[in-house]
Amino acid sequence: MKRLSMTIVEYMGKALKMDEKEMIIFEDGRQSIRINYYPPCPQPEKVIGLTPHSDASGLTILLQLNDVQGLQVRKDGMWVPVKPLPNAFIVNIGDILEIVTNGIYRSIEHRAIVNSAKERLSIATFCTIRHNGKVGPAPSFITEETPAQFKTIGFEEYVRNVFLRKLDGKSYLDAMRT
Ligand SMILES: O=C(O)CCC(=O)C(=O)O
Ligand SMILES: [Fe+2]
Repeated sequence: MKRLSMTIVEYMGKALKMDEKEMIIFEDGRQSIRINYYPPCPQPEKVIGLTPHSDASGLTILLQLNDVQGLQVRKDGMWVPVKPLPNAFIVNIGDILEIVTNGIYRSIEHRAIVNSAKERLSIATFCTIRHNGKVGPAPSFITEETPAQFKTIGFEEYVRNVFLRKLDGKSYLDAMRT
């Protein structure tokens, strides 16, 4: 997973002509995992599986374990279902990538709903940066026309703040704005 996420991030950085030295923060990045279990609910419209949020990670690699749909992404203000494909990962952009690229790659807001008859399982791998790195816009993306949109803080402080907050849309990213 680490190698896969690093490869994807490298290509994304190259596409933006990001300075290679600035990519070092992603090498040996911290990883965490969340296993989500959504039991069936006879009245699914009355509950929510996972409230709307963007991931605090750099990249999230998500595996939907069984063929039950539940993940939705917010596109142009609408919730769009993401169909589970067998043996396929879903790769989501998280807040760290939005911050590092100074808003060029946008993190995706998403949520999970539950099914009336079937349980659902997913595994999310969150790939972040090295523990002593800084979360902030990379100098490659700061110019006179595009000043820094986000603050720069140490990764450990960034993570501490994540755990102090509720999952609430893209509110943490907004709190990081300058
Ligand atoms: O269950 C899903 O498909 C979404 C999981 C998710 O967004 C998360 O764990 O952050
Ligand atoms: Fe998520």
